[in-house]
Amino acid sequence: MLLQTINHPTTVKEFNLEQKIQLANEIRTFLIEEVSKTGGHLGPNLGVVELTIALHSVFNSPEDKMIWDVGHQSYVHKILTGRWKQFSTLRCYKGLSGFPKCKESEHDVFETGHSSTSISAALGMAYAAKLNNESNHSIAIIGDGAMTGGIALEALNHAGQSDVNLIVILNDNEMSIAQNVGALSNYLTRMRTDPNYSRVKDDIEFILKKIPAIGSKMLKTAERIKDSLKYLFVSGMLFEELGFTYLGPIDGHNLEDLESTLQQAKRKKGPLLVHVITKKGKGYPPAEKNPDLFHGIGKFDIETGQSIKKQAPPSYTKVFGDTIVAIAADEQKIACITAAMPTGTGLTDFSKKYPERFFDVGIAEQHAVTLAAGLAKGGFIPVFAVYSTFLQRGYDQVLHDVCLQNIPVIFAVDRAGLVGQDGETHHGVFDLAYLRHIPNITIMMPKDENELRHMLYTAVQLKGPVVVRYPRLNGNGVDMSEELACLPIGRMEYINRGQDLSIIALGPMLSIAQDVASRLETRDFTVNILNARFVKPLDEETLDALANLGAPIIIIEEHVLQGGLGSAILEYYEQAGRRNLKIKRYGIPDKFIEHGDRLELLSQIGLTAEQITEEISQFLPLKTQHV
Ligand SMILES: Cc1ncc(C[n+]2csc(CCOP(=O)(O)OP(=O)(O)O)c2C)c(N)n1
Ligand SMILES: CC(=O)[C@@H](O)[C@H](O)COP(=O)(O)O
Ligand SMILES: [Mg+2]
Repeated sequence: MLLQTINHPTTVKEFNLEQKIQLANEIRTFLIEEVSKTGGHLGPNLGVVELTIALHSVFNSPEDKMIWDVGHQSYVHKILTGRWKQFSTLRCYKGLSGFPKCKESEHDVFETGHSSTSISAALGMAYAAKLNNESNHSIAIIGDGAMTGGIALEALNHAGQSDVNLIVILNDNEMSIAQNVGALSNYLTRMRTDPNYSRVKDDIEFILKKIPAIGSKMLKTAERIKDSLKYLFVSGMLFEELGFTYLGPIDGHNLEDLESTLQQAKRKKGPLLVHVITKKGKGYPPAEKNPDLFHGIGKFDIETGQSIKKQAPPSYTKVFGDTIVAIAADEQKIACITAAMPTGTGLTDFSKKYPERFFDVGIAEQHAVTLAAGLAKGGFIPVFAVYSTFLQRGYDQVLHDVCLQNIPVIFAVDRAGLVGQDGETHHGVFDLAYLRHIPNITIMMPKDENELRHMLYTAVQLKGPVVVRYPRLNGNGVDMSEELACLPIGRMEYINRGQDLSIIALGPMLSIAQDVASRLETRDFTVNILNARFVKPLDEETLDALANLGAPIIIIEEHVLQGGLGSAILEYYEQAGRRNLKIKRYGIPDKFIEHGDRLELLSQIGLTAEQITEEISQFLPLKTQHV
């Protein structure tokens, strides 16, 4: 196997074309086999096998800087930079990350995970190289989906006026996670398939073939005419007008074309864009047929392409999707928005039932928030469904365009908490800290999937900025048949009454709180257990009652400690002049949490019932002999 001889990117430079074609086949087989066992972003990586081989054939990593936008398609890059042996640990705790990680390899020169950052980073590196009088290249590999992200367009605008050695490889597979959307995507499609371009090209070739015995010189001239005609009719005029040299579109699975074009790009000065046409999932029919599903997939059966999933209660995402469809049946003003993630956020059904009230804005979270504000101003009740981590992109819009004007926008914040295998860039553990200090906002998190239904219904009635946040988890399998009802705003819920300790738990941490309480009850302690439910406004009446009880109070949340629910409660007690309270907060410490199984990660940061019980036992007065 050629693949197993690769411990450094220079190895691939020594292969001839036939060997590179063999290597591409080996890599595809390897990816399918490995990702079927670990899960991961198979489709995107199958689409960039030849592109990555060509890049490492023409350029010299790490001197030439390769920045992989989003980074979910960097598995082939990792294979070619000597990490193929680690693929059995892909996305496992302490194993290979599914995204570029500088600590993993010198060839991972910039960490990504959130979309559309590669051109900005590459441009910065290109300017640094110029100022350092270095001649290396900075190369951003960005997908057609990521190119719809505002920061990418900001970077194109800035780069276009520069004279630095920046190469942008536009990996165009017509897909974001779902089908790509927007005017830019339509423009790219025209460039791929423009009848003018292909007609003019055919006409020229037809004429040339008519003229007998054309010398190679004439043919080269004719080729140049054909290429210059392309710029007249089709071209990448958009990119050319922005100051880029545009090369393409070229077949992203043809190694010869790729290498010759990249050699041409390497020789040129100034900002340059190579438009590469690829197929997402290339070489594995189930992934080619279903690129959305195989964008990011769990373990699957290679023969059938079927996911290997255990039977489980519906996910919070599914319950959100079903509930918003049910509410929208009666409430005609509900409109739903996604930033290129209809499937991931559970909005597929809504988009089919109410297409006129559904908006996929591309990877454009900032725009999505202010679009929602505009829709609300027009009398609609917009619901922006977005992962916690990606809403970070729209912070100013939430504050400035929604809350300041107190506009009724609902934020369905999915993946709130540790997400597991995607790691640091995707854990949704910061949103309380960046949202709860904004005036006019309401923030709630359900204890289970049934309470999520009621929270969504409550949010629609609230007529203000509301965040309903929920985890990347399956529900608890609770009954969901009861009528939708409004929850009392700002009120916690007593799950259990006790005297010796009070535990306030947020979302899925309630099950941990109940486990802690049952462990302590074996030691004759009785425990108040509260489902926090609201992070803002706080339930001040209940907090006062807990303080008056005089028992220790612990708060458990799957969110950074700094700025989370526990912080809010401490702030309240300080403002209320409550002194000498015994309070202990449990949550995410002040560090980035790496990738791995969620339960493993919780254990690593002391967020298990056993660890919490042990620690708070020291807090509690001695009661019985065997404590
Ligand atoms: C800011 C942000 N929003 C959303 C996502 C989720 N996401 C990951 S990959 C992707 C689609 C990327 O499409 P494209 O750039 O075309 O790459 P492809 O998967 O087609 O290779 C999206 C929306 C993200 N990573 N970052
Ligand atoms: C690469 C990326 O950002 C998305 O594909 C993300 O990995 C999806 O996460 P979920 O698997 O939680 O939908
Ligand atoms: Mg794409």
